[in-house]
Amino acid sequence: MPSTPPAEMTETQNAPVAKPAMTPMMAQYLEIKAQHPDALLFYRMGDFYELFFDDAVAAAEALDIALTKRGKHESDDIPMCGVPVHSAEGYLLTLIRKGFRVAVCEQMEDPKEAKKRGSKSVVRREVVRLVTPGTLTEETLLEARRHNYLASIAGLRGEFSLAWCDISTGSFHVEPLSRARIGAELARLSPSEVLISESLEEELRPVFADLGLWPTVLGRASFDSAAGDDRLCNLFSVQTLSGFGDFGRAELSSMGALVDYLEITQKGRLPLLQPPKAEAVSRLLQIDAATRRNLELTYSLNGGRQGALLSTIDRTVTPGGARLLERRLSAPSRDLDVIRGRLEAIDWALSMDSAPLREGLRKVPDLDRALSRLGLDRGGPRDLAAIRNALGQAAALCGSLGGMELPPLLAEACEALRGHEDVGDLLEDALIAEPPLLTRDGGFVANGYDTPLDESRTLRDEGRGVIARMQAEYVEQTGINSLKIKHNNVLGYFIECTATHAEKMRGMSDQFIHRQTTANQVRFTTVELSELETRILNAGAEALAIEKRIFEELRAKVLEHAPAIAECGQALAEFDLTLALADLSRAQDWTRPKVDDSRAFSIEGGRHPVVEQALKREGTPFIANDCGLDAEGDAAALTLLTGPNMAGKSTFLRQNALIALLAQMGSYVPAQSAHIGVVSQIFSRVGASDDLARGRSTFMVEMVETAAILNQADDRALVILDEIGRGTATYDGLSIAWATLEHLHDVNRVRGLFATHYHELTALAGRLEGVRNATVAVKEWEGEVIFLHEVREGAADRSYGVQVGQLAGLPRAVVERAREVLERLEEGDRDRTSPSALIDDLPLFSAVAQREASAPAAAAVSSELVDYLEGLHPDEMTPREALQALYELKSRA
Ligand SMILES: Nc1ncnc2c1ncn2[C@@H]1O[C@H](COP(=O)(O)OP(=O)(O)OP(=O)(O)O)[C@@H](O)[C@H]1O
Repeated sequence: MPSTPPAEMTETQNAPVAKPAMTPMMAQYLEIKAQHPDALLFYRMGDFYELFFDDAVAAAEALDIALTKRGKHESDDIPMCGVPVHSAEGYLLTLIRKGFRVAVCEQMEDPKEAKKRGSKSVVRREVVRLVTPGTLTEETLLEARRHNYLASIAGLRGEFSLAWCDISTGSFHVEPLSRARIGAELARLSPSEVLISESLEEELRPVFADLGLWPTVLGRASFDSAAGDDRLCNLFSVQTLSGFGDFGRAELSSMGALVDYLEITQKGRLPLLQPPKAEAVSRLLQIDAATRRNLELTYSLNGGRQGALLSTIDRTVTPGGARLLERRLSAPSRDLDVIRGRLEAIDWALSMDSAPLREGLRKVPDLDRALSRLGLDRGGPRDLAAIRNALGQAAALCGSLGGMELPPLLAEACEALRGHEDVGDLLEDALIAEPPLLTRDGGFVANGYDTPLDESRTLRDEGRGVIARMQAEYVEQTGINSLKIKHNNVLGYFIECTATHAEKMRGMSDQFIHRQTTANQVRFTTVELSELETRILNAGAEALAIEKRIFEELRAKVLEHAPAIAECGQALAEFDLTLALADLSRAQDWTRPKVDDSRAFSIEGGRHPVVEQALKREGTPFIANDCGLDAEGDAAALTLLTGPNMAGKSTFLRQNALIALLAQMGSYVPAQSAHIGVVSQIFSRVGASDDLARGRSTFMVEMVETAAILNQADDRALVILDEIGRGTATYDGLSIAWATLEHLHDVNRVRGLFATHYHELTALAGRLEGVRNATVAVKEWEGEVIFLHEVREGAADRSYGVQVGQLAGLPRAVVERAREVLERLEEGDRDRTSPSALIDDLPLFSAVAQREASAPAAAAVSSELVDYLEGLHPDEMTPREALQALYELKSRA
């Protein structure tokens, strides 16, 4: 794959000396590489980017391409590999995904220029860009429907701040935050790259480790707040930032570091960032990292996007709309006006036939990203066309909305859709329907837009026709019918007539200039013809040059209107999202929630949107359930949920958290009715989920997470605890669960759901005023359990664990023995006998005896079942796959 290196690389290869002198090119390479020790250096050589030394070894392995050797350095072979320039993006993507950073080093002059300086001189090269995960703009390197955030954390004397931007869309935000909230906020944004100062690296390492992020560490100077202030003022061409907000030193520091990093990576070409928006965290519903994971908001527990809430509810038809949905879902609001404004917009969308509008939106390309590429001078004709098409659709949408009364949110968006005729019409006139990606080969400007360009193209494409027309003109003018315009390599184009007409032609010598006389012919030229000749010869190059100039003019025009165009992009996204959520609500029979500042939490007929859709695909109905957690005054309202394994406790818990979250994001909800007093924080925990990867024991994780809730939850929090305490010995677990519930009731005074298998806890309902018992009903039939999935008042008396074990295919002998032990333990409980005394009482070797008794009949079945069981990997299964496996086991048994 690597190209043959030019002579500049190998010229000393065959030198007879033992230690050849370094070639000038190698000296240049090493000098540039020394400036970018942390990045792979893509060193441009003709049509390839070449990598050398350790970079080559690492890249060849990561990209699975051939590693070759070229030349020597200090007597050793130089490892080398290369990727073709035209397909470099794909390789870049792989390297970035694998955690590399890449410095792209281009040739800054034509090799011919270098040659002029002497045969040994090296082509001038410079790193034009550092490609890092947080600074990508290429369509192929980005996920269209997701944001790509670059974040930066600053800390100054105990005050912290987080700034983030998406250079592919231009959004730029900042917020002050406490040390404790850094993890939660990073989990919300899920940035591709985070910058921190070397002074914070040590302190924040555990936070990053928790989130699986590798921060990019910058020197302290990048985080200097005064320098940051200057950088931002320069970037936005203002004297002071006060017009954008009142920023503290920590905020200036985090924003300043972002801008500094962009300057470093983009080599001075700064992206079109919008002025920073100060994000008021206090107006957002707070959701920490563990809760996000646990509720599977954007990623499912197995790490994919499939099966997460986001992919289940996403019906947007534009990339901008999809990104807005992700932002909303990751940061639901606490502001009643905001929530109601969004709900009103959905009401409006439901009141009409929105299908034609959505059809129009489907044609809207990714305007934000096209604009950002143009801003960074990385764009091409297709980006201009994307903007033209988006603006065209915006105008069409505006037209369809004409005369309609819109809710305020959409009325405001509609304003932003208007008034782009200037740019839109210009692009419409200037570009062909489907222009190529690059300006390089031209061919994107429409015919009729620019007369000199049309002429050049005509000349280029129809040179002969133009000559023929000119010949006809001369024939008519001179009256010499045999006059011809001809071409040869010596004279180029010339006018020729027979010697008989020589006199006549000479009479017009002010126009026809004599060039040559042959035996029978006389040859002339005209100023017009020689100009035409030059123009024909140059026409191709000229057409290209004109097109490039036009591209720059169009680009400048677009950038002049960039802020308004970006707003138009946001407005299109707002319409797309509103219509998508309305479509979802209609299709899934969702309802408008009532959200107010009470402490109500009353859901009727609630459903879990993801589980419901999964069941629907199998034709199984989802059983809707009510949830009543209305809290009086500032008291707590807790429901203690007991019930058998597999009954649907976890599903019920999560569905109520999701309903609150959807409501506050400003969406309809999967329920018959929902009344939610605004929730400030959602906490969701599942007991004993392993986190060995992060080096904590199961139980430790559970306790750390529980501690976070007890320390942080306020009386507007919604807390969902699933089997807290199960990761330790029964009595320890029960005691911890008991004390946790009391604390949530007495101190935090939250609204919450608490699922448990410790039936002893149900006694708390009698003692604590705000605690009620509920259970998920099952029916027992011929010794088997039937799950009804209905949540009812009251407490479960048993867990049916043994029955579920039987369903799961535990050997019959084990099930029988477990039943026996269980009966004894239960009897003992009633008689208050100690478990060890009971165990002593159990018939010895019973299990063995049973196994032997049932062995012959069961042998064939059990070996098949064992094989099947061995093929199952519980840690990698979704609840749904687990259930399916159960059914499979049952049918095989
Ligand atoms: N309301 C419902 N309607 C229909 N099916 C349901 C409902 N709730 C749960 N299920 C089904 O039951 C399965 C088990 O549910 P879930 O995991 O919530 O049970 P659980 O009671 O929490 O079990 P465990 O105590 O073993 O963790 C789900 O995967 C789903 O297929």
